[in-house]
Amino acid sequence: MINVNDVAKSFGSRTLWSNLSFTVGAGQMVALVGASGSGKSTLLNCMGLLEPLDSGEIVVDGKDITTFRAGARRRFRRDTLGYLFQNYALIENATVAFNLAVAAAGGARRSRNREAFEVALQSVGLGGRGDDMVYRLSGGEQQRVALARLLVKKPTVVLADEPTGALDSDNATTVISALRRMAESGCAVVIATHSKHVESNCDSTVELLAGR
Ligand SMILES: Nc1ncnc2c1ncn2[C@@H]1O[C@H](COP(=O)(O)OP(=O)(O)OP(=O)(O)O)[C@@H](O)[C@H]1O
Repeated sequence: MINVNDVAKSFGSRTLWSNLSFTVGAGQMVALVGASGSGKSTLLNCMGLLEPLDSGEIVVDGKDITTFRAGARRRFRRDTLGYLFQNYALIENATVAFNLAVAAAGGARRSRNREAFEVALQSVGLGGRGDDMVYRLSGGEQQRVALARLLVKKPTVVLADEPTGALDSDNATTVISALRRMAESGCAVVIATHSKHVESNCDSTVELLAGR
């Protein structure tokens, strides 16, 4: 479903990666690993069309998304892409349910009701917390709200940047299980991580070696 073909990216004279190719099939979870600064977040940003490549292509469902113009980019982000950022990207001064409703409005419109939200919240261990204000939640709880938002949106490509970073091991397991369920439902999931535990739960690993 995702074919990353011969991509390269530099910042100034510093090459992060080049001649990099890999595939993520629908239903697969791939770990993106490498030393701090090797360019994992940058690669996810390129795959999410937040950052341009220097060369190469990223083919999703047969289309090179890096050639998309503004309208097609918007539709790709809205309909296909689920992004789990390191900073959660939640609306802090709003309820948990409102944050899920925003995701539903952008993607899976039919699952906008509170029942669907409650199912998603329960599956990340936050059942009954829909009316809580996001700014009152702990970092780990916010991280799981961001995951519940993905479950509501039902994207087909999921890019996750250190999704277990702020979590204890029980909650990390909850997150990995939820991502696995998304894969089982047909998603292609890419997870940038320093965690050996997360890596061992993925189907394959792509290692970034600085300057390769
Ligand atoms: N817009 C930018 N301009 C210049 N340099 C940048 C830019 N974005 C990232 N970098 C640099 O590119 C390198 C790779 O950063 P990136 O965040 O992708 O690494 P990473 O592998 O995700 O690191 P970590 O594991 O620490 O999160 C870093 O040295 C960073 O400073």
